[in-house]
Amino acid sequence: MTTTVPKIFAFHEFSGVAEAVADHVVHAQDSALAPNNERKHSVTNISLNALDMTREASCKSTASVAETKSAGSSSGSNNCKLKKEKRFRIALSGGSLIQVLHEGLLKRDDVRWGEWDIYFADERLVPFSSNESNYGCAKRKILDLIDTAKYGTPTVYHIDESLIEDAQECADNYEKVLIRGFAGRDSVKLPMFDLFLLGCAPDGHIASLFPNFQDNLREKLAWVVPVENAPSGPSARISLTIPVICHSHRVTFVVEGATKAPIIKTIMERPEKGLPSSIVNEGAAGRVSWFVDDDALTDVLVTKKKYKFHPA
Ligand SMILES: O=C1O[C@H](COP(=O)(O)O)[C@@H](O)[C@H](O)[C@H]1O
Repeated sequence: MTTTVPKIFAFHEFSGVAEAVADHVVHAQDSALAPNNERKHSVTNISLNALDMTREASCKSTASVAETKSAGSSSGSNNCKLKKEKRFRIALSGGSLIQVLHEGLLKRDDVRWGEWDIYFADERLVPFSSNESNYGCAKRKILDLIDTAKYGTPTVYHIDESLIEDAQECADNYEKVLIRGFAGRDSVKLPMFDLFLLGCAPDGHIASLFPNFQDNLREKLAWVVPVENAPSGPSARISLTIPVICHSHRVTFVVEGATKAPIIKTIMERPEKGLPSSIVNEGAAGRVSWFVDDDALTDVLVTKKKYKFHPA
């Protein structure tokens, strides 16, 4: 592994992180929705049927796609059509990121929520009512609080809650949700999110990709993998994979707090250790940014950048 250095924006306080992340998200939204942006959201060189067949060889089940939506969100049923309208496609992580977005995004008046397709980077396989559910937290802390009459209603793609007892089936099912959302008519290689937002836990896991879970970290084919026996938090999970993360137009890490400083030091100074974030720093080189508070950068030797807000 080479030593690819991502952009690291440093902030004195949490509020600074929240405001800058919100600005970064809105900038990504505006770029994706700009009339002259001809960005393609999928690469057309593998037949979708072939992809499906490959998947089904390793699937326990081919249960129907869980394209359910959050309460109050608009229907995802138009996803089988080739979308002509521009959409902002974002993958959200859970954990502390949700509070960052709550504080940063909800007070802005330039978020075009109605043009957003929201997917989840990972999910913990617990009921949505649990505080451990990434979708559940995002719903309660962000989605339910949007003034939809004014800003429109995002389309939200979460796991099928009825499948949380079977990580493999849940992962397969969510992968089908992604395939339908991103496939251009009949072919697709990898989804391309406009923005993929990640946190990083003190143990180094991102989404639900844990250090030392080598099979998951080396996964090349699947878009979504099941995770069992996770060493922290809920043990059963699903996660989008490294190739999906790295194929995104922008990949952004948001990390705060002194408890994260030791792992950030390893990620930035010892990329050869192959932590999940270091793999992404390398695999999405040039498209990766980190928004980090000073506490999380304690004793970390990196060049810090000052974030420049985009003009309104
Ligand atoms: O378990 C998880 O943890 C990571 C990191 O969370 P944080 O609270 O330390 O920021 C999170 O990004 C992921 O979505 C979640 O499932």
